[in-house]
Amino acid sequence: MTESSVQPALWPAPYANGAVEATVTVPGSKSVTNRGLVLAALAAEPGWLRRPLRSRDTLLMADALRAMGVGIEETVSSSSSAAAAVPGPSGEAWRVIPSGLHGPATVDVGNAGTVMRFLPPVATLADGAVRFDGDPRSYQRPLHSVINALRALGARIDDDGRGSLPLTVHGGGALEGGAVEIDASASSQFVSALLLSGARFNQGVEVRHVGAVLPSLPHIRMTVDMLRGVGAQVDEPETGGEPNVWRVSAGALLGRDLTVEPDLSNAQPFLAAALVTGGRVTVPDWPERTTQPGDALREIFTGMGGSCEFAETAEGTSLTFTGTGRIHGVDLDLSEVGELTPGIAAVAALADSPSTLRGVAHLRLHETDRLAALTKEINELGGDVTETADGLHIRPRPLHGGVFHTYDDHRMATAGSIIGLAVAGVEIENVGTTAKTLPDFPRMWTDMLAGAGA
Ligand SMILES: O=C(O)C1=C[C@@H](OP(=O)(O)O)[C@@H](O)[C@H](O)C1
Ligand SMILES: C=C(OP(=O)(O)O)C(=O)O
Repeated sequence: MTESSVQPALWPAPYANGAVEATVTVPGSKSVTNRGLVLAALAAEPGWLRRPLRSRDTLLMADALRAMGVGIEETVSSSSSAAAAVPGPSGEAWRVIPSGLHGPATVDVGNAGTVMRFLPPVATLADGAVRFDGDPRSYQRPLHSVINALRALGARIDDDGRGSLPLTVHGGGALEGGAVEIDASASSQFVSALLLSGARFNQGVEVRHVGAVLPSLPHIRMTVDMLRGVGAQVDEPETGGEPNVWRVSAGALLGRDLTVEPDLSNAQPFLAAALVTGGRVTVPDWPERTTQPGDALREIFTGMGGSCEFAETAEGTSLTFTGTGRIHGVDLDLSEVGELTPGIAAVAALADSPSTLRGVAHLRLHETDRLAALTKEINELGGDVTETADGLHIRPRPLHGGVFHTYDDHRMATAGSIIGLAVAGVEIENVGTTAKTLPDFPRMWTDMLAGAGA
């Protein structure tokens, strides 16, 4: 994949003079890649990850596991001769070779929720100290539930009493594990973190969520699905288990050959482009069955004025989304699909009626306070957005150009770019921040627009 090129501090978001008509190949899912890496690292035998996402968040995950002794070899196979050495579909493939986990090690989490939450449980299995540090924003993102849970399960963690990064996990080579209560209302990643490593704890793990709300349930389903895919035994609420309780039995994990699905949340800006310009965008390889929250876009964007259909091709199933250029406001509870909020808010700001987005108070703890950031940036372009206790009211107004600040948040950058399609003169501050999950975004966006008179 092409690495991100150096981008100007202010990137002029391309304005679309016509309907977008494009096929956009979307790189692999961040959430699947980082779960796949953790599970492969904890397995009892080597495994493959094919078409992984190569972005800041996933490279940080790979580097962190390498620092603890895991072998991760990056290879590229073509459909021709090299395929023999790297069997499976062509493209990039990572060979993961587990080993005993070692400290001392240092882990840079950047601002990746998956790295800062999923790896402290892994580090309890290392035979020494693992120091975690990251971007300034990572110090503010909640981690206390994971720290407290690991302590209750037998871990020694030094966090200077702050309940957040930076911290050191003093791995003892094994963790007792067992039953633990946590409040995961701030992030579903707390539950996923404990489950992903749970099979390697002596007694497995039982996680009971005791908080008022639980966001991003599809991401917990993804964790359960992927654990089962590597042979773990998991009991959970959706298949007859007790509500809010997940259990992973102790046992060895299999090394598997996993092909990573395209990142459907990263497909969002491209589908939005079809909606906003009255155009048509096709995303190849859209999975027919998936736990990714981005799959909800088919319904959400259809409700906002477009339509979509699947087509079978020789390469697999593709999704084509078609817009009419008319966009309707919506009233949606986005608690299950919070990471889609910035893109939906951007489209809603261009709609023909007001929108209410609810159930996403936890977005205040994401890469930035997304509710405050969206409100401020859309209003500075002439919009009328107000924050509620758990979301946004968006009353569309004619917008004008200006700088769209991104607060080191990849989804703010893509949200501003969506608005820029319909509003001349929008400039995105630090579009390079999209490297967190989609390093090639500026080129992909420009290519998509090439035929639409951008
Ligand atoms: O487990 C995961 O891969 C994720 C879970 C969600 O986190 P929250 O539950 O903190 O929203 C989501 O927003 C994030 O982008 C990825
Ligand atoms: C919330 C997000 O990321 P993270 O994995 O850092 O929590 C996101 O990608 O929208």
